[in-house]
Amino acid sequence: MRVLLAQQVACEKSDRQLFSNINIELHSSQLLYVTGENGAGKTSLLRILVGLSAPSAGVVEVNGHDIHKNVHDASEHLLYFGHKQGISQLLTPVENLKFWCQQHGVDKNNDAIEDILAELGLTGLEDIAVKNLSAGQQRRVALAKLWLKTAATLWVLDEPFTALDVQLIAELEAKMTSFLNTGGAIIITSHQKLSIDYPLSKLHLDYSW
Ligand SMILES: Nc1ncnc2c1ncn2[C@@H]1O[C@H](COP(=O)(O)OP(=O)(O)OP(=O)(O)O)[C@@H](O)[C@H]1O
Repeated sequence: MRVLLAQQVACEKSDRQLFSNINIELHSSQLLYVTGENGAGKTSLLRILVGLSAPSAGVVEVNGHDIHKNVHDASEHLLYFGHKQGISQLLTPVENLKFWCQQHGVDKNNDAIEDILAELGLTGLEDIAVKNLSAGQQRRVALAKLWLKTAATLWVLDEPFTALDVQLIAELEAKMTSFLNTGGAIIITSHQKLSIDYPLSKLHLDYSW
């Protein structure tokens, strides 16, 4: 099944062309690794693919819907994990994830959320404001979304390994492999070499400024 189609996508920032003619066709169980040096446009591309930014040219379809015209339907089975963690510093991990589930139509109760937090090594920290957690622990809270949105067909992950310790990197890689093996598709950027044992295709963005 085709999960994402990007055709002739281009991006301009400050009147300069960052990239153009990007074409991507991604199907179930496929992994796309977007590479490029700092400033090459990886985050800009991913934000366009998930509908957070408009391209200067081109079209993006996710699960058969134009993401820039029908973001609701297109993003129903999409999970984007960006640089900004999307969690409130003032809320606890459980409150944060409960709120996120409500906003994203994910039906999970507090027990299920606590089970996932435990799986991510956050037992005992469920009811502490996120601002009091370490950087890596905060990242774990944000990553719990991957465990929660079980109906997702596409993960778009921007530098997901940042601030994670070795053990969680391994757990996330295992989670990615399992997602791919069960029909999920992933687009990922990472400055860290991917050590996931799964066939991947690469899209390299040249730094052209
Ligand atoms: N809103 C903006 N206005 C102007 N320029 C921008 C804007 N957002 C990004 N840029 C520029 O676009 C270029 C690409 O940025 P982007 O964040 O997409 O790069 P990246 O490949 O993800 O980099 P990194 O590896 O450092 O995360 C950079 O030179 C950046 O300064």
